[in-house]
Amino acid sequence: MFFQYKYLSGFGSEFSSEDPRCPDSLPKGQNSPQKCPYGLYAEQLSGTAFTAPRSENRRSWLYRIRPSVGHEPFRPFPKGNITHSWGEAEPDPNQMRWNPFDLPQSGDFDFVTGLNTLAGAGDARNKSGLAIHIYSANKSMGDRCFYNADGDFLIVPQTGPLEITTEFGKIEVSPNEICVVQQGMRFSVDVGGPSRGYILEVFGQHFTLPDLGPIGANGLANPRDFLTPVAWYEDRDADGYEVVAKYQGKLFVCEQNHSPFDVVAWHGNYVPYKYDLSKFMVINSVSFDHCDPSIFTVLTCQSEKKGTAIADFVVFPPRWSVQEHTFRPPYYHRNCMSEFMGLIFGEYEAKKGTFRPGGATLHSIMTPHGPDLNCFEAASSEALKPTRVADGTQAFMFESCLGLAVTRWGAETCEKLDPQYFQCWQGLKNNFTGPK
Ligand SMILES: O=C(O)Cc1cc(O)ccc1O
Ligand SMILES: [Fe+2]
Repeated sequence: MFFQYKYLSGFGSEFSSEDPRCPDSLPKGQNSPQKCPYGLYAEQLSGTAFTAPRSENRRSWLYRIRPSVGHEPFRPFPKGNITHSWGEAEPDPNQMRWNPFDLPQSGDFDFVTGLNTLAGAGDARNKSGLAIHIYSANKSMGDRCFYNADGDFLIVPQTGPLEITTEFGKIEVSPNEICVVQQGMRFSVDVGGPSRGYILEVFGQHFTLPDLGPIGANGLANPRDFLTPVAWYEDRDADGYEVVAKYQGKLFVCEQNHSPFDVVAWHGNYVPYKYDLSKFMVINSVSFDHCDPSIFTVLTCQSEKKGTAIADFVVFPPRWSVQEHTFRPPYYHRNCMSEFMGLIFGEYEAKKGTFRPGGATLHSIMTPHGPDLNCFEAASSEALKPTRVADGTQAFMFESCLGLAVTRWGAETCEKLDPQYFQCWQGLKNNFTGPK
C-alpha cells in the first residue's frame, strides 16, 4: 500500500504542479480563463485574508474536475471525542503524565472517528487558540474525507505510517516525520494497521519557520527539507462519498457523488507539507550551560505579541553533549508558558523509563518541573566527557503562551492520567552544605 511519492521541496514557496496524465492542465498566464484546459473548474483556496501583507499572503488555485461546492447539506456527525469546551474538567495545576494512549481496543476507528481532544485554549470563532488531539485509528477512511475549518493540523505520528491523500496530492508520513495540513484542505488518511499519534491544532495563524537571528542564514529546520506533494487526481463517481468538516469545534458530515480528490493541477503557496525530524540541524552550547529548548524549534505559530508563540513545535533530537562544568539535562523550571510533551520513541533524558512512547506530559503555566531524582543524581556527578544524548529517541514539545485546559477525555475518559507522577521528584535531597 505504501510507496515512495514524489514531492516538491521548499517552505512557503510558490509551487505549481500538474498530474503528468494531463500535460498543460494549468492555465497559462491567468488564473480564471473563460474555459480552463481539459474542461476543468478553477477554484481558489484562501489561507489568509485577500489583503494580508504579501510576505504572509497564502492562497492556492486548484484546477479540478468538479468544484467543491457540489455537495448535499451538512448535518452533525457526533463521532470521536472532539471538543472545544474547555470548561469540561476543573482547572488542575498539577504536573500531569499520561501513560501511552490506547490503540483502538475493539471496533473500527478511522483518523476522524478516532480523534480525541486532550487539551486546548481559545476559540476557533475568534481565530485565536489551539487544541491538542490524540488520534488512535485502525481503519482507513475509505470514501470519507475531512477538512478543518477551524485551523491547521500539525500531525505527529507515533505508531504506524499514514498515507494521506490530499487535494494537492499524496503524502506518506511515518513516525519521526510530521505533516501539516492547513485550514480547509481536504484529506483522507489510510492506515496500514493500528496507528496513533499527536495533533497540534492552531486557530488563526499558520506555522512559520522560526527566525534564526545571529545563527545566520542556515540551520535548525532548513526550508528545502519541507516536502509538498505533487498533483494527483482520480475521476471517480462514488455515491455517498462523505465530506466531514470540523467547524467551530464540532464535526459535520455531508455527502457528494464523487471523490473530492479530482484536482488535476494546482499552483500557489498554500499547501500541505511534511518534514523528516532527522533532518533537523541541531545547534547547542559548545562551551557551558544549558540552552533554552527554543533552539530546537522546528515550526512556530506566532501570537500578535512579539517573540511569543501560540504554539512552538520543539524537538529533542539525538545530538552531542559537550558542555563543561555544567548540569547538562534540562534545568528545574517554572515557566509563563504551557509545556506539553510527547514521545515518539526511546526515552526522554530527564525522565527515563517513566515517560513512555505514545504517552504525554503537561507542565502548566508556573507549575514546577524538571529532571526526576535519578536524572538529577546521575547528571550532577557524571564525568563530563563529550557524549551522545538522545540516540534512538525522539521527544517533542508543544509550548504555548496560553493556559491549557485539559478536557474530560484527557482527565478521565482516556484513563491514562498517572496520579503517581509527582513521586518522581519526591526523593530530591537537601544537599545544602550550610554557611562556611
Ligand atoms: O523537560 C521539559 O520540561 C522541557 C525543557 C527542556 C529543556 O532542555 C529545558 C527546559 C525545559 O522546560
Ligand atoms: Fe520547562
